[in-house]
Amino acid sequence: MRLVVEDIVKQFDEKKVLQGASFTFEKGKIYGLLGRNGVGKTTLFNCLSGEMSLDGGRALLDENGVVRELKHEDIGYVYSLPILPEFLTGYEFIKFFIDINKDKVQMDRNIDDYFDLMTITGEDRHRLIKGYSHGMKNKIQMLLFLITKPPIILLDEPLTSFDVIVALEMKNMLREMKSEHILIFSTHILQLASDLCDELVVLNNGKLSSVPIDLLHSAEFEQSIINLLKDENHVDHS
Ligand SMILES: Nc1ncnc2c1ncn2[C@@H]1O[C@H](COP(=O)(O)OP(=O)(O)OP(=O)(O)O)[C@@H](O)[C@H]1O
Repeated sequence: MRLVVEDIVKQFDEKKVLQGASFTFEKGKIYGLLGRNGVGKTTLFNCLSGEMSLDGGRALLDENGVVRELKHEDIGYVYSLPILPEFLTGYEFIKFFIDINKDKVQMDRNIDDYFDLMTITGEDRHRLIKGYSHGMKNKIQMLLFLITKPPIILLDEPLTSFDVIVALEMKNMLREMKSEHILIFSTHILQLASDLCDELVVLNNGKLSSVPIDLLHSAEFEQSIINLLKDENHVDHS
């Protein structure tokens, strides 16, 4: 399976954000998306997930040579600030989510098993989401995609809110999930990117480019990335 991003263009009034972004992402890999503040990482995710319309280009899903337009349901999108129904408990929400998706999901675990997997304690799963920490809300969002298993999972600065233990658990989970999915996450944490990613993709001047794989594990990694992202024309629009 491959996600083929072809010449995506997106602008807001006069502000050109994506200017012909192209890249091919493959199943079985974790991709780190790097780019300076305001360069358009979230915009790219919004375009791929169908939340924003494109001004040009397209995104295609290639499954064993059968190519089609990417659909909203192909994407699991983990937001940096998850929006969840705060008036439900985590357990009620997951139960509700399974109920409304029951035609689409193959339940290979029961609800408590999913919570166990996410290391959300018995007590916490029956508390209102309203009282959950940012990290716990992210975990609930991840849980949704463990259930529906969309082929592509986009994570917008996900692991930043987790403490070291939870971040490690999540990293292990992403590593386990990657054989069945295309995982793309945006981050500013270079250590995380070099730890977790199989490939790094840089968004700069509205275009995507690959970071040579040998840089990823080199001693000069950090400096090389900084050099790549250094751009005299960079304007932080955010
Ligand atoms: N709905 C919108 N309307 C107008 N401008 C927008 C909209 N969404 C994003 N932008 C602008 O597009 C540019 C890219 O924003 P985006 O949030 O995609 O950047 P980012 O790379 O995710 O930034 P950060 O790393 O700071 O999260 C910014 O200049 C932003 O102000």
